[in-house]
Amino acid sequence: MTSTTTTTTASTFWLGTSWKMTKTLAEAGDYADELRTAALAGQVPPELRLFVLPPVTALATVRDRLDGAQLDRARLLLGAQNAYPGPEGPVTGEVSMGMVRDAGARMVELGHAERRTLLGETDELIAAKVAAAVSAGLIPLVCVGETAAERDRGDTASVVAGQVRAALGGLGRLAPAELLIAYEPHWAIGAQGRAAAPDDVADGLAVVRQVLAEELPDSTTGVLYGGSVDAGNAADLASGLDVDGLFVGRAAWTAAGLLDLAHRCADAARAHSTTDQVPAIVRKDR
Ligand SMILES: O=C(CO)COP(=O)(O)O
Repeated sequence: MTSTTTTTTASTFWLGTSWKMTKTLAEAGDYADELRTAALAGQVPPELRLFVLPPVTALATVRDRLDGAQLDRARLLLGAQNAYPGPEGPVTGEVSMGMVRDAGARMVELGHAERRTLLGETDELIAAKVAAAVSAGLIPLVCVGETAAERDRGDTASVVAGQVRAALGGLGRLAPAELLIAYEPHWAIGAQGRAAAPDDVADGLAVVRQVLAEELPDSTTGVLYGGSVDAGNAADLASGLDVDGLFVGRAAWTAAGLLDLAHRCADAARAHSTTDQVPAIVRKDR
C-alpha cells in the first residue's frame, strides 16, 4: 500500500450494517429510535462513521426517525442496498439512484454476494451502477469477494482484483468524491458462513488496495471487511488489520448490536494506540 492511495484520516473508521431483506416499518422505526436515543445520550463513539442500509421500504422512515439525533451527516450515513443505473422511467420494480437519494440515502451498496449469486448480477451491471451512483452524488459501497470454489482453486487474488477493476471500469472521467470497497468473501457471509481468518482478510484487503492504488490514486477510498463479523471478532479485526471499517449483517440487526460493535471497535483502537502497533483506526495516512 502506498501513501498516495487514500486520504483516510485518523477519525475515519467505518462501521455499518445492511439489514438485507429484514424488518417491518415498525421494527425499522424502533431501531432508529434506539440509535437516536443512544446518540443523544452520547453513546456513539466519535471515532466512528456509522452507516445503516435499511431495505428501501424503510429508508425514509429511518431518515425521519433519526432526525434530530445530533449525529452530523458525516458520522451517520443512511444508504440503500441497491439501485438501478438509469434515469426514472419504465423499469418495473426498480428504483433509481435519484429516488433512493430522495428517500434519504447518501450511499448505495452495490454488487453484494447475494445479488451476484441469487440475482445473477454481472460485473458489467455493477460497473454501470457504480458510475450511476457517482453521477447521482451517492457514495458507492462496492462489495467484492471470491466464492468458496474460487478460493479452493487459488483464484482469490485474480477474482477480487478483477471485480474491483470491473466495478471501476464504467467511471470514465467520473471521479468519485468518496468510494468504499468491502472485501466480503462469499463463504464468510451469513448463517452458513464462517468469518475469514485474519491472514485471509489481510490478503483480500491488500488486493483491493493494490487495484485502488493503480486505478484511483487520488480518490478518498475506504476498504472494509465483511462476513460473519460479530462481538467475538470485531475488536481483533478492527485493530489488527489494515482495514478502514467493518461491514456487518446479522450481528447489527439490532441497534444494541450495532452500538456494542461500535464500542468494541473504538475500545480496540484506544487500547492499541498506546502500543507500538499502529492500527488502521488511528493511522493518519496510507
Ligand atoms: O453480507 C454481509 C454484509 O454485507 C455480512 O453478513 P453477516 O455479517 O450476516 O455474515
